[in-house]
Amino acid sequence: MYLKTLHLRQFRNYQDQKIEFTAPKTILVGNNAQGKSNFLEAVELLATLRSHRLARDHDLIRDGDAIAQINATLERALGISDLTLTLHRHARRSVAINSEIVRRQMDFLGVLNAVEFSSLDLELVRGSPENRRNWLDTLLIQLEPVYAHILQQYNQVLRQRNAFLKKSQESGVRSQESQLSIWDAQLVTAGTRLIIRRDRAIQRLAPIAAGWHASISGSTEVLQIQYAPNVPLAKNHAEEVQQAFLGKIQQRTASELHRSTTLVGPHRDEVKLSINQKPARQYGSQGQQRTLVLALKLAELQLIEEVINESPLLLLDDVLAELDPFRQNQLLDAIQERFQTLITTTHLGAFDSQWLKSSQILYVRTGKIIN
Ligand SMILES: Nc1ncnc2c1ncn2[C@@H]1O[C@H](COP(=O)(O)OP(=O)(O)OP(=O)(O)O)[C@@H](O)[C@H]1O
Repeated sequence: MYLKTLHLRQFRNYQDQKIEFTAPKTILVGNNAQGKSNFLEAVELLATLRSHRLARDHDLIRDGDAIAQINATLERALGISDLTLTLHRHARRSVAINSEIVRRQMDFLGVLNAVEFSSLDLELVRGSPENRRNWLDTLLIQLEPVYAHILQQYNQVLRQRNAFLKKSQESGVRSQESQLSIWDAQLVTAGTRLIIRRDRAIQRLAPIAAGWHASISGSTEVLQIQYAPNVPLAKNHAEEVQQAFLGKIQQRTASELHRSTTLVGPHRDEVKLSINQKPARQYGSQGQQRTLVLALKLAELQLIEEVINESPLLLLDDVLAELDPFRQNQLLDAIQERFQTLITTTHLGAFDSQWLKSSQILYVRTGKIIN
């Protein structure tokens, strides 16, 4: 797929900026805090309707404005699409394809696919399980857009169930426990769909990531990735997982009422990353952790490509400087002309002359882009 144009209106620090992409590689150069990451964030939002930086809509709208809009034209094997995301300070966001409003998020997702790699991704190794769940959810949204719908359903039931637990605890009315079973059934149904999809995605991603990891680390280290749900997942059968989920949630009801929160379910699952059988977080040096994240990102690109049968975009937010020359070359070699790539950097020194010659270079200064 090829992103042809991007038009930002009142998005972050951009007032009105239109860019036409004239090469498969675009390098955005500028000092700190000029708007380079904001530019990539706009593309990421069109691909996933999520922000890496976990920004809320009102953070994304330019200070003092009420509405922001991101618009792109995208060329895919099946034709050209025009995508628009409109953010409102005081209303819900809306999305449109070819100027027609799309009601369901999942019908918008999957048109533009992109993998973002920024220094925040180091949190995939060092950070909490929530970082890894968010990463996996973002990948799944692109692999199968219906996942976004299931996740939304699950989060909604979870919020309602937690509110109910809190209310029961405050009022001390334990007889309401039977009402809880209504939430349990809904939580288990949506939760099982998430668990099975997450497990399936990790099973496909793990060997690809291990292959990249072996090649970057010179085969001395073995990367293992495993989805570790808090409900037993002996076999990947929905009914068995549902039974196990329901059994465990019923066992924990007393503690849940006591703590006013849901203790069982995919919102508490983990993705285990290990190198040579040891947890990457404790074992990995900074260099090893970077290798791991690079392997994960390359695996994401490859898996999306396999599933959708087209090359997703790659968004590299100031990460080249964080990699040593060997890892930089591994990444740049893997990209070649295969993936349209948008790269941000504070200086062009990290790129060899061949790369610079074949790239479109854009200079970013206080929310304006100069060719
Ligand atoms: N809603 C907003 N309205 C106006 N300006 C904003 C908004 N959100 C962020 N900014 C501005 O955007 C700038 C940050 O841009 P960005 O994160 O893209 O930096 P960058 O060019 O990637 O820099 P770095 O190299 O430091 O990462 C800051 O000046 C910030 O004040």
